[in-house]
Amino acid sequence: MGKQPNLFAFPAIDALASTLRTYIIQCQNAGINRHDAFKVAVSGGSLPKTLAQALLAPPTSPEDTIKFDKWEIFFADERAVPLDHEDSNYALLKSELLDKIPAEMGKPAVHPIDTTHLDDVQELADQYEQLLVRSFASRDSVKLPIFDLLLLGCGPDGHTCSLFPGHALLRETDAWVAPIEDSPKPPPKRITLSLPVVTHGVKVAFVATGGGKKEIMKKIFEEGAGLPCALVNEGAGERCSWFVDNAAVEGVSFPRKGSL
Ligand SMILES: O=C1O[C@H](COP(=O)(O)O)[C@@H](O)[C@H](O)[C@H]1O
Repeated sequence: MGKQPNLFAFPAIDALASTLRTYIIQCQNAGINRHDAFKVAVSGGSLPKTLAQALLAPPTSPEDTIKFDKWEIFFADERAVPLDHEDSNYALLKSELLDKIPAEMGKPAVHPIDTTHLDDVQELADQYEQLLVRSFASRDSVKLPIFDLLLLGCGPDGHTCSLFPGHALLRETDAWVAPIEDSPKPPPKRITLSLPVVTHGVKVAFVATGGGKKEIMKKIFEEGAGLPCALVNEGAGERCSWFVDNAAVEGVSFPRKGSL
């Protein structure tokens, strides 16, 4: 049972956000100790709001410090739209979190997509992969980029990043970043980190909240059924943690409860 993901369940978002903060600070400090930076990939959807609640809370002790000036923020997936478009994951993170960071907390380095390639999603993905190559050293010396942390969402169909159930992209083994032109959830054109990159992270955390996630959580944890979130669980094992509210996991059986 040592390979199972961890589960942290809370009655309400406030408590979830507070434990998520502690977990992220542990990942941040480990990244800074390793390479003087915290390299984190972030999803869109419902995650940025909860993330803001976790990260913008006032510190409770000197150890409880977010060091944004050491953060390098990448996107776990992005939609092929301008950066100020309502569907943009960057725009969402900016309005929910980045614009609200007080100057004294430091300024993260943020790596959005290069929007000059919006008409060509293969090129958009290739350019984002090149950005990762530059940030994580060359592809020749690094087989896969190793994020200190990937912060992921879980869609009601079990998708994560822009990796959708049953899609051929789940079998991608070469690209670090892949294009998708037929996303079942709009908008159809997107780019996404590939599954090997996601499962290679030092730590991988999912945040899933609300009763709307209950059915899919049951499928992911009790059946697996090749769902993208279940594949991340299998690939990352105990390096993977789920932060959920009770509503999202009512009646779901879990092999392992987490502790920080
Ligand atoms: O389309 C997307 O959806 C997922 C899940 O979103 P949620 O609103 O159900 O949390 C998100 O993680 C991903 O980044 C986004 O592009």
